[in-house]
Amino acid sequence: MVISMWKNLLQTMKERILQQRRMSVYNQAHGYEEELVKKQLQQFAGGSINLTKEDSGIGILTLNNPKIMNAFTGTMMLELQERVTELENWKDGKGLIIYGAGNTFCSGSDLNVVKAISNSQDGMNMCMFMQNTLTRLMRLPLITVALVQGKAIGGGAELITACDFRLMTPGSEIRFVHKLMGLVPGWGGGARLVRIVGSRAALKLLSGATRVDPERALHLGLSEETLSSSDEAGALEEARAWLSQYTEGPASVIRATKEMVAAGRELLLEAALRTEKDIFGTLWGGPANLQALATRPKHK
Ligand SMILES: CCC(=O)SCCNC(=O)CCNC(=O)[C@H](O)C(C)(C)COP(=O)(O)OP(=O)(O)OC[C@H]1O[C@@H](n2cnc3c(N)ncnc32)[C@H](O)[C@@H]1OP(=O)(O)O
Repeated sequence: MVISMWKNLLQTMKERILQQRRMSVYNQAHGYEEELVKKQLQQFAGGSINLTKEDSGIGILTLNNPKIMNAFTGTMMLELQERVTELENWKDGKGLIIYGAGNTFCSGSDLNVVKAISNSQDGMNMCMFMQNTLTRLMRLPLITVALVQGKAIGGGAELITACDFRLMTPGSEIRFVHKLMGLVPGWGGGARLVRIVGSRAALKLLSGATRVDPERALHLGLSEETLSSSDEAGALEEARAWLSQYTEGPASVIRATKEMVAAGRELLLEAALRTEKDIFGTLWGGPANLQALATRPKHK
C-alpha cells in the first residue's frame, strides 16, 4: 500500500517536471543549469510575489516590493516561478490579474541585482530563467491581464507582454528603457512585443525608449482599455469586472479556449489545427457541452 502510494507520488512528480520542461524554452541541452541559477538568485533577497485564488476562478498575483517600485529581486524571480507552478496546477482557475503593490506596476530588475551579476554568463542565466518563467506564464490555460498602474519599466514592461491583455489606469506609463541601459529586452519582451504591436511599432518603442501613455497604448493595441480608477482597490475591481466578461462559464471551456488561442498564436497552421482538434475532443460530448445542449439550444 505504502509502496504503491509512493510510486504514484513519484509518477505525479515526474509528470509535473516533464510538463514544466515542455512549457519552458531552455533546459540542459541549451547549457542551462536551473539549480545553479536558482542558487545564485537566492542571494538577492527582498520583496515577494503573492497569489490569492478567488472562488470565481480569478487569481490575483501581486508584485510586492513597493520600496523600490516593485523591482524584481532574485528571490522575487524565484517566487514568480513558484507561483506560476501553482497556477499550472490550479485546475479550477479561469483568469489571472497581475498588478503591483503601492499603485505602481514594476520597474524591472532590481538594479542592485543587475550590477552584481553584470558579467555575461550570469546575465544569460537570469535571462534564460526569466524567459522560461514568463513563457510558462504566457502558456497558462488562464486568461491573463496585466493591470498597469504607475509605471511598467524595463523588465516590468516585458512582463506585461506575457499577459493576454493589458489594462491601464489614468496617468500610467509603459516604457522599454533597455536601450538607455545599453541593452535590449532579455525576458522575451522583444519577441512578444513584435507579436502584439507589429514589428514597426515595436522597433519604434524599443529604439526610442518611448514613454507609452494609456492613449498611445490603446492606439497601438498594447492596451485594451483605460480604466477610470487610479486607486488600487478601484482599479482592481474594474479589472475583475472586465476580466469576468470572459471568464463566465465552465472552467473546462474557458481553459480550452485559452489553450486553443495560445496554440494558434505560437504554432504553424497545421500543428495549430491538430491541437485545436485535440482540444475540441476534450469538450465534445463532455458535461458542459451536454448541459448546454439540454438547456440552451438557442442563442438569441
Ligand atoms: C530586464 C532589464 C531591466 O529591467 S533593467 C532595470 C530597468 N529599470 C530601471 O532602470 C528603472 C530605474 N528607475 C527609474 O528610472 C526610476 O526610479 C523610475 C522607475 C522611473 C521611478 O521614478 P520616480 O517615480 O521618480 O521614483 P524614484 O526614482 O524616487 O524611485 C523610488 C525608489 O525606488 C528605487 N528604484 C526604482 N526602480 C528601481 C530598480 N529597478 N532597482 C532598484 N531600485 C529602484 C529608486 O532608486 C528609489 O529608491 P530611493 O528612494 O532613492 O532609495
